[in-house]
Amino acid sequence: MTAQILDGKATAKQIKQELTQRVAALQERGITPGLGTILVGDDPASAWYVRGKHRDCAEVGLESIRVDLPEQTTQEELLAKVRELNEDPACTGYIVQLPLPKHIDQDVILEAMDPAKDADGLHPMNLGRLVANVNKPLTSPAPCTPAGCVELLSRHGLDLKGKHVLVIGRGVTIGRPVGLLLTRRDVNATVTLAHTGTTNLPELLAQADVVIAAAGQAHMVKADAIKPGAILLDVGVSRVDGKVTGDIDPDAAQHASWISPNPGGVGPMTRAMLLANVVETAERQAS
Ligand SMILES: NC(=O)C1=CN([C@@H]2O[C@H](COP(=O)(O)OP(=O)(O)OC[C@H]3O[C@@H](n4cnc5c(N)ncnc54)[C@H](OP(=O)(O)O)[C@@H]3O)[C@@H](O)[C@H]2O)C=CC1
Ligand SMILES: Nc1nc(=O)c2c([nH]1)NC[C@@H]1CN(c3ccc(C(=O)N[C@@H](CCC(=O)O)C(=O)O)cc3)C=[N+]21
Ligand SMILES: [Mg+2]
Repeated sequence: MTAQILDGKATAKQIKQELTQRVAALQERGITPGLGTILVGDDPASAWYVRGKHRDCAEVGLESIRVDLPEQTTQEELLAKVRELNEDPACTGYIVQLPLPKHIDQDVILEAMDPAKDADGLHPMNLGRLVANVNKPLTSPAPCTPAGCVELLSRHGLDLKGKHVLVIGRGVTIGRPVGLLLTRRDVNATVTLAHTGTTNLPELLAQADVVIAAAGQAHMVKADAIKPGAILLDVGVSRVDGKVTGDIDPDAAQHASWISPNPGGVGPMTRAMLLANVVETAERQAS
């Protein structure tokens, strides 16, 4: 068996074309949505992601607002920028690039954001809505990487109803929220969430119909560990000899039915979902 490819790059391109039309329609009504980014420090990978987000904005016709702050920025100074973007009418939504420097409390910053402008879907209010509103359509931004995973599967015609999904990792950007999306009634998957306290990962891997690997441990999921025919989503990113390396050993493609490459899988989908959140927020405000 050789897995078919969950092509995130091509799917994201398609989504961006759809968003370009929706932005043009908003512009005809005199509305230009804007995405803001706040980056603290000069981590090269974070700077690269933020540049990518601004390129994406230009591509679909969104305005973008960029705030870059030095590594030594205090929590108070960062809070002041957060409040500025909360008040800025040109800013429809924004993100604070994570991780933040260690002297800043990420939770305090996320909670200070206006939940209506939370383009990442990581504000506790929006995560809470994801918990509470299981049966009705979401009218608040969903976390981008989890939404990207769900959209990547559905646009390849894959239905997760009744499937057993194993999520590896409990980080706030992906591991914890992805299960909330997958267990909504419109997806109806059964989810297991594994982390470093999990003692039977081999047993869980051998049973899972779908694996979402979001631990950031290079090639930790091996070919012989998975259930034959499983669907594999490779979210984790590590750098090995300067190269982007996922959590799934590429040899696993020999035993899987579908696999998302990394790069070229969930990463481009995450970026597309961020744009979609901003466009949806602008559409909601306009209606
Ligand atoms: N492609 C994309 O678009 C995106 C990729 N990422 C990548 O996804 C990964 C996860 O991101 P994020 O959630 O923010 O990261 P975190 O560091 O917050 O979370 C990583 C999680 O993985 C768990 N973990 C680590 N090693 C193991 C292991 N051997 N077995 C089981 N669990 C393990 C950790 O467990 P514990 O809590 O016990 O320490 C932790 O919960 C990162 O590599 C990040 O770069 C993130 C967002 C977007
Ligand atoms: N507030 C916040 N929101 C995030 O969404 C967020 C964040 N902080 N911090 C870091 C993680 C990581 N992340 C990625 C985004 C795009 C790619 C991406 O597009 N990758 C390409 C290229 C990879 C490369 O070549 O470097 C790919 O997978 O094909 C990857 C990872 C978003 N994150
Ligand atoms: Mg990727």
